[in-house]
Amino acid sequence: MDQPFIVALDFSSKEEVQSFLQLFSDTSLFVKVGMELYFQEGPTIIDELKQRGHYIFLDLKLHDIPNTVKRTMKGLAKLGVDLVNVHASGGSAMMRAALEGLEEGTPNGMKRPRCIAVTQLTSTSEQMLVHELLVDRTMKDTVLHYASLAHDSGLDGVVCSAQEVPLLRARFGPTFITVTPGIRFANEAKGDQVRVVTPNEAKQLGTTYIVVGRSITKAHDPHEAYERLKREWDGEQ
Ligand SMILES: O=c1ccn([C@@H]2O[C@H](COP(=O)(O)O)[C@@H](O)[C@H]2O)c(=O)[nH]1
Repeated sequence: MDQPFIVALDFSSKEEVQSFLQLFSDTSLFVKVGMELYFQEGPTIIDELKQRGHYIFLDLKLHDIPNTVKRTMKGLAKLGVDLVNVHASGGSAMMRAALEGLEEGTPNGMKRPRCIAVTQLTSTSEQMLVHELLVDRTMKDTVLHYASLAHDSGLDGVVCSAQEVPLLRARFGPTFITVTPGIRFANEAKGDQVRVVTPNEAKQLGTTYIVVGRSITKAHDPHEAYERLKREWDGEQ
């Protein structure tokens, strides 16, 4: 998991995943399985990805009462994934319950999956915060507040935009994980994302991991797009 790139496998079937991963047959990737794929293929997709040697972020963004989240995490811990998440807006009792569930469910001799909290979705704008969510604070204040709740609840890090990473680094130091979606190549369409940065900007801003979906999965040549991502991260053209 020392590679900073997480590829979002936003596909609806294991066949689509297989044909995508064939393009990377010589590489162990850090992949993200989200709701679309997991709700259609279930836990067997996790086994298949593990057997192929990929690291896995299971991005289900749990958000429910503490007891439900704890019991769900207890089950997910048995899958042997590397990273899971919750919504920080579920509150600190829910986040502590998530960790308890993971600790109880992790089989002996295995490492507990790391657990992070979504602060504000990268598709959320400051205007949406005010007018739709009725949050009367800036995006940065809100992200910092949710990150503090996650940190103080014992979580390993957060999901946010790379735009907010310097603020979080200054407060929580280098070991607090930041997982940052909303990555686009320069001049690429944002689509539904709002708080976007380029791969190299994300690195300069100090993020731990970037999550990249459509820029790779929908590219004409996904393998070349992944290579471009690595070059741009390294500051090469
Ligand atoms: O705040 C968030 C949290 C999760 N995501 C997920 O990341 C990928 C991004 O996909 P792109 O195609 O690169 O936009 C996707 O799976 C989201 O569910 C996010 O974008 N923002």
